[in-house]
Amino acid sequence: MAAFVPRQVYPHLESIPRSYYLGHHAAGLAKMTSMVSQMDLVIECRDYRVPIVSRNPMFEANLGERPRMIVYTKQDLGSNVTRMGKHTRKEDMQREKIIKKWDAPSISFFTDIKSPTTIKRVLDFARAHANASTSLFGTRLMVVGMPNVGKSSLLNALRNVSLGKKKAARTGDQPGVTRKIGSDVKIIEAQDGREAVYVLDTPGVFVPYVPDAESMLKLALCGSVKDTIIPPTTIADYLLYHLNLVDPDLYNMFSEPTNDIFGVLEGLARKQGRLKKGGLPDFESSALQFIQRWRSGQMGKFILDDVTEDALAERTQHLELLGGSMNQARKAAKQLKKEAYLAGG
Ligand SMILES: Nc1nc2c(ncn2[C@@H]2O[C@H](COP(=O)(O)OP(=O)(O)OP(=O)(O)O)[C@@H](O)[C@H]2O)c(=O)[nH]1
Repeated sequence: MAAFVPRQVYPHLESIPRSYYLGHHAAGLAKMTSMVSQMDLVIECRDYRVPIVSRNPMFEANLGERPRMIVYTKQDLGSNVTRMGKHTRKEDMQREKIIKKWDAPSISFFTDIKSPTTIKRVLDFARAHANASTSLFGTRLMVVGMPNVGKSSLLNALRNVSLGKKKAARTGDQPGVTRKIGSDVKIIEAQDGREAVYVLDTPGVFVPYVPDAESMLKLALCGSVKDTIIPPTTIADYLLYHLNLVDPDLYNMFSEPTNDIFGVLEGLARKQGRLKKGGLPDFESSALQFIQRWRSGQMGKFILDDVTEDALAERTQHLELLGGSMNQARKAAKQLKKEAYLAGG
């Protein structure tokens, strides 16, 4: 039998929508912009699995006047698992070193809400920042980021690790759970003459313009876009492309190594009884299940963006060649803000 050869490049799909900038994103960003001068620090969350494409330049453009820290969330879902199933923390650390360099002079952290150690690092930085502040009314932090990146979960984890308190913000595995800017949530108690520290949760804001179909697929696979926007079988196929590059054994419970997503989904459907009338596989529900397995870390943990020293600069250059993504983003944001206003949103 011929050896299996995975696809080395994902085919460009013109049909993939490249926009998911909704009215409440524009309205939320406008409100954040109007409030930012009252904030001492902005915590910008990005997804560890897509450290490049989960950057939203709109935050820098609109909130850049305040000091900020970058938090790469869901580190536990992006850590390497090699073919032998061994976790290679060394590789993670190399990657994180590069990301920190990209973000300098802003400071970056990598978190997993189930790891108090990673949360404590963010808390320590927030505390040090607060201690250096002269505010008489406490320090205020605003947590921002793309939809479903884990902002509310981070807020809850900060509060829990610091104060031992239960959830204050609603979380969920679909984007758009937080629709409005919340109220101040205390994460550090006032102590020894120091004022308390509060965090403000905000709705996720998607990039107004996604420059290429593959970036959109990455964001959809990580859950930043509602699962109804791109056909689940297409997202599943994109996942299969990555699984094959990392290790085709990751889906061996459903199929032999293959580039045919429908073969894999049929295997899953038959194994889990996801069948329609006449015993035909339910491809859509099987695709959602396939994607969910990866999102929950049960089918390999790896990142989707290439992290190399030059990757970010190359991306920025690419975007400039496409016509200045920032200008396009600003224009799109302005237009949508206007539409949101006219619609009363
Ligand atoms: N494995 C893992 N899952 C996480 C982590 N942080 C958040 N999540 C999950 O990611 C999903 C989204 O989390 P939320 O906190 O609701 O995300 P959000 O950014 O507030 O979402 P929006 O409402 O769209 O703004 C939830 O299912 C969380 O449980 C993490 O560190 N590790």
